[in-house]
Amino acid sequence: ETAGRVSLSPLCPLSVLLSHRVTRVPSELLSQSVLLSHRATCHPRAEELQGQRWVPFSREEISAFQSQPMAEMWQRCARRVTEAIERVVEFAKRLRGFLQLSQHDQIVLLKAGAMEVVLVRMCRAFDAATRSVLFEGKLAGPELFRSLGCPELVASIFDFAQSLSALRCSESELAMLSALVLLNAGRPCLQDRPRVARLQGHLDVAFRLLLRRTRREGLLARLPAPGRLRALCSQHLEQVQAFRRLHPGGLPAAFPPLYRELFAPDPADGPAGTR
Ligand SMILES: O=S(=O)(c1ccc(F)cc1)C1(c2ccc(OCc3ccccc3)cc2)CCCC1
Repeated sequence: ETAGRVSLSPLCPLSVLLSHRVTRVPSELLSQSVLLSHRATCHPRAEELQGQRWVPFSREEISAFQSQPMAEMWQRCARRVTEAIERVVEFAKRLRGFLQLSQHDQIVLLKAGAMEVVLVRMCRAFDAATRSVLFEGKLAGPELFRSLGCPELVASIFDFAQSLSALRCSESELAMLSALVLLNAGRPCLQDRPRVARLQGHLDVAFRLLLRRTRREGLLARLPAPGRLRALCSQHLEQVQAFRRLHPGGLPAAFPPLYRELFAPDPADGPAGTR
């Protein structure tokens, strides 16, 4: 037993139990609170994912998706990613210290990291055996998204999900990974970089201790490089621009306002993150 922690064996008399504060080290408390925030803001929840049988779409259902108009499929994906991003915003707000940052820095971190966390979280609903993802209730392969007209982006999204799910991360590992993606002091335009760096540092220590406790130190070297997430998000932005060129008059009103704000900001709105 490490010093300062009383053994919780049933043989331990109450007097001893009462005389010691069962203290968890701060970093263990931090990773536990991040896990709770993650669990509270992920959909589907871990229990739902374990429980349900993942059913693939039938050939007919797949061809129905493939014959959807491009704009319709884009709006569906934009709606789903926006719902996922709203849950990531809720996750961020529950991270210790995030709400104490200036609103400017909160927006900078979310604009840069929310989509990246969605892509990290996506591996929870990804089935590596069939290379398919839970989409609107059933398992969808990349071919289902053909009408989006951006096969490279779809391929990159699936490749990323495949490589992350191969690491078989626990919910705790995904929670800490997501927190570190968001609280990244390297993001451009931060006002109080040292403050973000302190929060990032606490999470980094907590993550390393979690990996040591669970004998998963090897995970760090196998994680996808941060550049892969960044490249994926830039690819998505390029495809949004391409979609807008095909559909003059800006993104149709049917796209969620948050999606438009994040990925197709109207230049008239002023520089990003300061509205
Ligand atoms: O299930 S998904 O709709 C999905 C879409 C495309 C794909 F190839 C695989 C999955 C979802 C997702 C939605 C939009 C994404 O990028 C932005 C994007 C990409 C392409 C078109 C529009 C928007 C990425 C992921 C997974 C997590 C949340 C929803």
